[in-house]
Amino acid sequence: MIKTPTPNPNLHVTATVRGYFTPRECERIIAAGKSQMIEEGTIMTPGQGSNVIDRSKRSNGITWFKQGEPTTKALQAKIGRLVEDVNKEIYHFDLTGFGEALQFTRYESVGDTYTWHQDLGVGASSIRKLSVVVQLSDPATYRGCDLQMFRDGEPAAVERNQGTVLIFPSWTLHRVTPLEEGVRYSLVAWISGEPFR
Ligand SMILES: O=C(O)CCC(=O)C(=O)O
Ligand SMILES: [Fe+2]
Repeated sequence: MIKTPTPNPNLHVTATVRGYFTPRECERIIAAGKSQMIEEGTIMTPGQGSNVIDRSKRSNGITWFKQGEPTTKALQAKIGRLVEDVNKEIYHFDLTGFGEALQFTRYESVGDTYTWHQDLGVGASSIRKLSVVVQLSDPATYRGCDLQMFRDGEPAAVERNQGTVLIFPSWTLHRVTPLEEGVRYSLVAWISGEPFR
């Protein structure tokens, strides 16, 4: 039997939802993140899958809103509703939900950055299907630190407004350019599913 697959024209799309979180909600999330111990972000070494600190590739601070905690549950409920709608309309991925904790991210020293990478990888990151970034900071409070997607061979910057949510397939190459001034915070979530096949 021959079955013809249905093409999906949206697999390169970064969905942008402006003002999904209010400035007040963003400031609350920032306060919650700042009240926790913030550690150095790590990267996976190719082939090994172990986490190492390499400040030339990733220089930022992170803390986790752990699975099962009230703050996490509330954020996951709100983000989950949005992702469900966006997935239905745009990606049509088979998703199982939030497979991991939420990452609170801080870029606070000049030069803090996260160079080109994919969120989809080996091991635990092989079940990531959609990546979600919430712009927590008022763009007037920092310079640089632009979240960019690799599109048609070029970096394409995304919306910086406070409370904007960006959703993209976790295979998408993206980066955060070096911080020039101020502090930028982001919230990152990954929506999991059975690995792509
Ligand atoms: O801070 C951001 O906007 C994105 C961070 C990121 O790409 C990641 O943690 O994987
Ligand atoms: Fe990322």
